Amino acid sequence: MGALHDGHLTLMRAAAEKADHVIASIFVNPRQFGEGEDLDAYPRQLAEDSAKLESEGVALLWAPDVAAMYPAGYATNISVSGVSAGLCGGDRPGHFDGVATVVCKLFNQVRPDMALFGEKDWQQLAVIRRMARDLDLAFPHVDAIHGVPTVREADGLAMSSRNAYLSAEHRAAAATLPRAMDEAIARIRDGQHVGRTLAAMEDELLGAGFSRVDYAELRDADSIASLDGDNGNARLFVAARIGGTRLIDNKPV
Ligand SMILES: Nc1ncnc2c1ncn2[C@@H]1O[C@H](COP(=O)(O)OP(=O)(O)OP(=O)(O)O)[C@@H](O)[C@H]1O
Ligand SMILES: CC(C)(CO)[C@@H](O)C(=O)[O-]
Ligand code: BAL
Repeated sequence: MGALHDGHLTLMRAAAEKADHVIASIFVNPRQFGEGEDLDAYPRQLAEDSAKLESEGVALLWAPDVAAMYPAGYATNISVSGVSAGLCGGDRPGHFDGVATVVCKLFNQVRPDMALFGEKDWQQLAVIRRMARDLDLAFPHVDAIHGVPTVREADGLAMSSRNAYLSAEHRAAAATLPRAMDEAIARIRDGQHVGRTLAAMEDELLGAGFSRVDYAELRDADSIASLDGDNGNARLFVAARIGGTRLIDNKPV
């Protein structure tokens, strides 16, 4: 969606290692924003982004406008159930329909042999893979959809375009999120009670200046199904708000 940072540029570099030609898309997709979310405030800086992509050797930038993507009469929606349930799908009704729909359109417009997405948006990646599998997409085939590990700031905070919304004070406090997740994961691996450990993590976040924890859950990394303990494939998913900004992160247990 643009406002490119090093996490995005890492996707470009990972793509360049796999592909002959790298194409980037930038499109702030209205259909994945809910009412009252930050569609209007979302940073748009196409000229700067374009220069960054050029210096990374990206061959083509595909940046359609909203009217081209959704012309008058547009009426189709792609809805992926199962992996979309709960977490960001629970907090942001319709969000993953918007994501699946626009990604299917972007895939059909560009017809890439492969595609790369960040693991910061782990549930999104699961939704996109499910859609590609269920719709028998050929460009790209589901096996050519790759996840790229989350790129973090020096203090552990996952890079995100939304970090730019944070004041200096909230930016410093935001690093509590990955740190508290690491601590909770260590305790869970140590055999401590999952519910109590996650409740303590939530308290730590609220104490550090977060205003709300939208969710803090263990889920199966592939199916995104709920878990109450470590099944060997568990991942911790958290969304929490600080200074009005909603941050998400996820880590393996
Ligand atoms: N820190 C990161 N590390 C790896 N990939 C990332 C990171 N941040 C974003 N991405 C990936 O970049 C792609 C574009 O994401 P998007 O434009 O939504 O950026 P974003 O920085 O995640 O924005 P926001 O957090 O505000 O939604 C997605 O595949 C996303 O997972
Ligand atoms: C997958 C995506 C491009 C759909 O708009 C967006 O959600 C993103 O950039 O993560
Ligand atoms: N990075 C996922 C896009 C969104 O938050 O809408």
